Amino acid sequence: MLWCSIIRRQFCRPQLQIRHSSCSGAESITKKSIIQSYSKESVCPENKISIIGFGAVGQALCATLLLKNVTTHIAITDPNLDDRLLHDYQFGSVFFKNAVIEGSRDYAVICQSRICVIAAGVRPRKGVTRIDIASDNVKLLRSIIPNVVRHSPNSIILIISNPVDVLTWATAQLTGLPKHQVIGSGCNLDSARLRYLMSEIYGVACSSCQGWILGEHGNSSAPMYSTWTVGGAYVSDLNTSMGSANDVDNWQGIYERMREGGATVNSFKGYTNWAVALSATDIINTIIHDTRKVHAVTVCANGYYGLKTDVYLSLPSVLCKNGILDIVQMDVPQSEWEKLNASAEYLYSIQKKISL
Ligand SMILES: NC(=O)C1=CN([C@@H]2O[C@H](COP(=O)(O)OP(=O)(O)OC[C@H]3O[C@@H](n4cnc5c(N)ncnc54)[C@H](O)[C@@H]3O)[C@@H](O)[C@H]2O)C=CC1
Ligand SMILES: CC(=O)C(=O)O
Repeated sequence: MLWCSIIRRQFCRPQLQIRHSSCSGAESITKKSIIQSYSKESVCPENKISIIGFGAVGQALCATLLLKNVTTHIAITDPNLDDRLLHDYQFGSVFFKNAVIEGSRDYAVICQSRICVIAAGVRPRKGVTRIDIASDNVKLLRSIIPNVVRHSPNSIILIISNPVDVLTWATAQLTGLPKHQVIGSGCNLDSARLRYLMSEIYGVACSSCQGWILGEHGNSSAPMYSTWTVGGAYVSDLNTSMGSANDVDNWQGIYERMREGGATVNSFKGYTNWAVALSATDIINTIIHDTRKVHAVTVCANGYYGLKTDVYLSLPSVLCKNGILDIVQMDVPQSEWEKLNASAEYLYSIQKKISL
């Protein structure tokens, strides 16, 4: 059957999740007299999202999760968390219907999360690649992950920190969690950047421009030109030299603009945060609401697209309430597969150099 070959199901099956005791705080004397108990509140937070690392990315993510109505319950932890910064968000929560924003330097605040997002760590400075900061951020991850697993053992873990593919692999190793539960934000942002650039060129909505960037969220990413469509039309059908040196439309140049998107923003403000926060919010929305949208996220690629190592990189993945459900297998041209394979070989060589 056709759908069997397109949708490769093996990552996980939906199943019931059981959650345990509450982590609510102490009650004041006046609260007891004004708010009188009528029933016991459910102790199972259904949509609690925890953000580990409240820097530029973590702060933007807190805002986008609330503004896009993905959740009403956010927990934040960061060793440098300052109450005054937290209050800025908590005071703003008045303008949401029922938002709970809690924060602490103590990891206990993240207990019973549906999803824990890792946004802690150093950023690549100007002129430095994401891979160059791997050892610093893997070291940090080694201190973070045991706390996450201790306080939120059933949670899905979404990695944003860079290099995201390598850190997703490292998290999978450090946690021992089933592989569908550990996801990297990967090329969801790269594919979004591409769609934005296409929408500029064609003057149509981003939602009518589609196309995958797969592989590394970084310099070895693979432009899958054969998947790029505008209003449903395949660009490569109309431009058979797409992506080659003879391409009069210079799609390779457009891919390079996409690839340098982060560095371009970084060269002005020293970091990127809003686009990645919206990208992560999109991924989290799919998981929380079980919409089964397909995202280019970091997964263990072994067995897909002819890749035969436990390398972590972005493939088009169906996400569900339990994490990664299926991988979309496309019949890609040899030249595109070679780029994906080169990205896999590069990332695998980096994984092998890292001792956990
Ligand atoms: N995957 C992607 O598309 C993107 C990834 N990033 C990455 O996200 C990471 C964070 O970037 P920014 O927020 O700009 O950095 P930042 O420097 O603004 O914030 C990092 C935060 O991590 C915190 N932190 C340090 N140790 C911690 C620990 N043990 N537990 C919890 N928090 C801890 C710091 O106190 C700081 O608040 C970087 O690695 C950056 O490269 C950034 C943008 C896009
Ligand atoms: C920093 C980074 O990874 C990005 O904006 O793409």
